[in-house]
Amino acid sequence: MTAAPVITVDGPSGAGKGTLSHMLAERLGWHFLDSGALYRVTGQACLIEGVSWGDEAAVAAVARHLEVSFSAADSGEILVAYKGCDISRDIRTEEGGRGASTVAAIPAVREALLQRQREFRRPPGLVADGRDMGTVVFPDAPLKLFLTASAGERARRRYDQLLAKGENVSLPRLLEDIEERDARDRSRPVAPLLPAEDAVVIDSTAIPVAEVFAMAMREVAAKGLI
Ligand SMILES: Nc1ncnc2c1ncn2[C@@H]1O[C@H](COP(=O)(O)OP(=O)(O)O)[C@@H](O)[C@H]1O
Ligand SMILES: Nc1ccn([C@@H]2O[C@H](COP(=O)(O)OP(=O)(O)O)[C@@H](O)[C@H]2O)c(=O)n1
Repeated sequence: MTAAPVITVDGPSGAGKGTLSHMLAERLGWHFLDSGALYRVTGQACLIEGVSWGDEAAVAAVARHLEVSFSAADSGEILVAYKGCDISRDIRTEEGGRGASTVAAIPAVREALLQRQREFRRPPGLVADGRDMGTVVFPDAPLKLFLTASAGERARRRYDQLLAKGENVSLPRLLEDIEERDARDRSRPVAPLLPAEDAVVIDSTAIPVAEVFAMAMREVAAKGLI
């Protein structure tokens, strides 16, 4: 039996991966993997269990035994629970992003989460959002997209998003956070943030969401996936 097709969507924070991945999954009727959520939950689980993000062996043990579940709220929002407790809001903060990127640099954590991510691959297909979807987790994916945008534009997008949620944020601080996280994600020795050799790179800095989606759908059609 041939494996279900996968479209990978990788790139840095705020490039629009989640937005594009949801739109593709909805249009195609495929499953969706938010791999960043698994790293965010691991970081948050460490806080809950009293494990320091710097204690590599203990963080890897948390990742190996991660009791996480995803469900859809009536609003369509994806709810994330750890050991049955809703942690959806906690993992989406900038602190949650910093924790995710710190634990994601530990090779044993990536190894612990690898199989769990591959289990999301089910018919009729999967759209996978992350950093290493095309390079490590699904290297045989028939379509790999790498979405990027300037750091300034990504910080502005994040600023608007957090402001709309009623959070108190500073644009210069967000830009600093994004640049720090990019540097950590790009420089780590295991699964660094890099486009796969066969990825289609889309720079969305000055391209509205609808146009990015149209560009992606043209690639989907060119690969015969619809
Ligand atoms: N092409 C785009 N132009 C302008 N804003 C965008 C674009 N793509 C996404 N956004 C907005 O930017 C914010 C971050 O997008 P998101 O999909 O969460 O990024 P990522 O998953 O890469 O971190 C969201 O508020 C989203 O609506
Ligand atoms: N496949 C993945 C997904 C996320 N991550 C890490 O998890 C962090 C949070 O990922 P995310 O996709 O939720 O973050 P945003 O792009 O939404 O800001 C990233 O900064 C990466 O360090 C990873 O290493 N590999």
